[in-house]
Amino acid sequence: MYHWPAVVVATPAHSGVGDLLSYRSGAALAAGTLVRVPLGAREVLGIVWRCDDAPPEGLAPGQARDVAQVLDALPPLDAGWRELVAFAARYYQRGLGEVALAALPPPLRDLTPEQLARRLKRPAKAAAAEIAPDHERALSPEQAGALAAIDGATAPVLLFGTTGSGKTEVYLQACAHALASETTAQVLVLVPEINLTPQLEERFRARFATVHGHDAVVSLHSGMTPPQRLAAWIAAHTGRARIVLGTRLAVFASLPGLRLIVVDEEHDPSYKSQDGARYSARDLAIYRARVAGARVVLGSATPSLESWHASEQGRYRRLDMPSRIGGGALPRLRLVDMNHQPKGALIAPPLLAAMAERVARGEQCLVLINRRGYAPVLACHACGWKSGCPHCSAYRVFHKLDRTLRCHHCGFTQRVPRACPDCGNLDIEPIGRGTEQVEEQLARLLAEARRPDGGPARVARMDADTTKAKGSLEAQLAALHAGEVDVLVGTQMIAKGHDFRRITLVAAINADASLFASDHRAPERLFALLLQAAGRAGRDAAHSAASELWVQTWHPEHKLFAHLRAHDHPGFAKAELADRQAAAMPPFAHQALLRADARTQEAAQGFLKAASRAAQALPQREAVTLYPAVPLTIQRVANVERAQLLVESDSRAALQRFLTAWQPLLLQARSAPEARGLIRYAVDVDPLSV
Ligand SMILES: Nc1ncnc2c1ncn2[C@@H]1O[C@H](COP(=O)(O)OP(=O)(O)OP(=O)(O)O)[C@@H](O)[C@H]1O
Ligand SMILES: [Zn+2]
Repeated sequence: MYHWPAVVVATPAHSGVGDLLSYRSGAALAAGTLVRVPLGAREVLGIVWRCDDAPPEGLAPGQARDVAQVLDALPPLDAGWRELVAFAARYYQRGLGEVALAALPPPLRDLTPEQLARRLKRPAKAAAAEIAPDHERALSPEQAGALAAIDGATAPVLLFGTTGSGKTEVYLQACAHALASETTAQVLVLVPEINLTPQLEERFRARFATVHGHDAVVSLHSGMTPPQRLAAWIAAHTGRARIVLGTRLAVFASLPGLRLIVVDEEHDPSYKSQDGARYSARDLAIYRARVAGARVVLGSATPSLESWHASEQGRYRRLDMPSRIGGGALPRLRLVDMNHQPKGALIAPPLLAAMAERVARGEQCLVLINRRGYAPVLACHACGWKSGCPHCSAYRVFHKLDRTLRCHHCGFTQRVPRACPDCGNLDIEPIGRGTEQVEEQLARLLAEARRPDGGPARVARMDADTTKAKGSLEAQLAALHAGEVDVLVGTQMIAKGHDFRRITLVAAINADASLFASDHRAPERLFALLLQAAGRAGRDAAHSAASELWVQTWHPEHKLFAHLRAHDHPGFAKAELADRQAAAMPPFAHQALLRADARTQEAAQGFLKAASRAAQALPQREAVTLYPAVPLTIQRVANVERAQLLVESDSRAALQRFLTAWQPLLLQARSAPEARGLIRYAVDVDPLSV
C-alpha cells in the first residue's frame, strides 16, 4: 500500500504552482520529515507537510512520482516550527515553500541522506580556545525585580531599561533559569547585527559554554560560511545547542526545546527583512513564543512605538529599569545653536574645546555623522555639474582616500575626474560632509590637543568602509576599549549597544536632516539614535557626572530636544503616539506596500494602477484605503525604475483579508498591457518606511 505525502518545495514566488505537491511513498512519513523529491527534471529538497492514505483527487494513475530519498537521519521539523513558517508565509504574503525552504540552511538543499548521516556523526569541533568562565553577578534590586517578573510572566515582556542599566545580565540569568527548568530547554537570543556586539557573544559563551559544553552556544547569522550555518542549525535542531544567538534569520531556527526568546535592542530596524519575505523577526518572535508556550522578552532603552503602545494597552508587560548600574548619571544634553556659530563651522568652537578637554583628561569622545565617504556630492560651480550616478537617481559620494566617486545604491565606482566632465573647469568641490572629512578635519582641529602622556590626540574612524575586512571591526572596537583612540568618528554603528568604559562625550554633528523628514518614523529613529548614542557615554559611574551629549542643530527649539534633555523616552513616546493617532498612522493604522520594479517608471506605475483597478471589484476592498501609485524617493536604482502603492486599514485582520484576496489579481495585473516592462513586484506588510 502506498502513502501520499503532500510536500512543500521552494517554488518561485507568484509562479502559480501550488505550495503543496503530492508524491507517492512506500512508507508513511511523519509531518516535518525532510525529503528529496523530483520537480520537473530536477530533484529538490522538500518538507513533508502531511501524509495522506489515498492519492489526491484527479491524479491519474501513472502520474504519481515517488519520493526520491528520505533524510531520516534528521528528526522531523516539529509542529511549532511548521506553524511559524506557515504563519510567516500567510502574513507576509509569500509562498509557503519559499518561506519554509529559505528558513533552512542552504547546504541542506544539496546533501544526500548519506552525506547528511556522515555529517551528523562527525564529532563537534573542539573549542578553539579556553574561555574563562563568567560568573553570575549579584543583581541590583531593579535587575532582580525584572528577573522575577520575567520568570513569572505569561504575556510578552518589554524590558525598558535605560542605557547601562544591565539588561544583559538580566537576559543571562533569565536564560540560566530557562535552561535549568528542563534538560532539553533551549533559548533563542536575537540581536540586530551580531558583528557589532562581539562582547555580547563572548559573554554568552563565557557564561554557558563553560558549563553546558562548548557547542551549547551557537551563533546563526548571514556572515557565517554555509558549512558553519549547517553545523549550527543541526546543533539547534537536534537539541545539542541550548542557546542560539543570532540575527533576524535565526528566528526561523529549528528549536524543539524552545522555552525563552530574548530580542535585544528590539527597536532596531534591522529586525525587518528588506527582501524576499519582508518579515519582522521581532514580531515573529512574539508569535513563535506563543505557539511554543515560551516566554519572550523584548529589551531596549528606546522601545519602538509599536512595542511601547502594546505595553500601554497591557498586551505586553512593561518592566522598568531606570537606573544605571553603579548609580551613574545619564549624560547632560548640550545643544549647540548653529545659528550663532561661525559660518561654515563643521564643529562649533565650544564643542571643539570640550573635546580637547576630554582628550587632556584621558577620556574618549564619539562623533556621530550619518554619512560615510568624504562628501555626499562633488560639484562644479562654473556649470552646475554634480556627481550624479548614471544608473540611479542619486549622487555618487566622493571618497577622498581612494579618490573615487561611488554610488552607495548600485556600487558604480569611478576615479574622481581631474576636471569637470561637462565644462572642463578644474575647480570641482565637495558639498556636504561625510565621515572621512570629519575625521580629516578633527585631526587638524585637534592638532594642539594633548593627552595626559603629552602625546597628540588620536582620531580614528569607524564606518562600513573601515570595517569591511573580516575581523577589522573587532580590531577597531578592541583598540577603542584599550584606550588607543581618543576620538572616534563614525556612522550609527558606533552608537549601538557597546559597553564602552571611557567615553564621556558624544557629539551628533548634523542630525537636523531627520527632524523634518517626510517619513513619519524619522523622529522616532532620531530620538532613539541620539539616546542610544548618549548611552555610550558615562557608563563608568566614576566618570558619569561629567558626561555630555552634544547636538549641533539649526533648530534648538524643536520639541524632540526637550524630551532628549530629560532622557524622557516615555514622554517622547506619548507625544509621538498622540501625533500618530491624530494622523491615523501606525500603530493606529495598519499598512502594506505594493512595490514594483520595472524598466520604465510608466510600467512600474502601470502595473500598480492595473492592480489597483482590479482591487475595486473585491468585496474586501471596502475595509481598506488604496493610495495612488507614486515613485520611490530614490526612483531609479541600477537602471531599475521603482514605484509603490500604499494600502491602509484600521484593522489588521481586514488588511490581511484584502491582501490575500488581492494576490491572484496581482498575478493577472502583471500581464496588463500598461505593465509591459515590469521586472518584479512584492508586497511589504508593516513596512518600515513609506
Ligand atoms: N549586577 C551587576 N553588578 C555589576 N555590574 C553589572 C551588573 N549588571 C550589569 N553590570 C555591568 O554594567 C554595565 C552595563 O550593563 P549592560 O551593558 O548590560 O547595559 P545595557 O542595559 O545592555 O545597556 P545598553 O542599552 O546601553 O546596551 C556592564 O559593564 C555590565 O557588565
Ligand atoms: Zn548608482
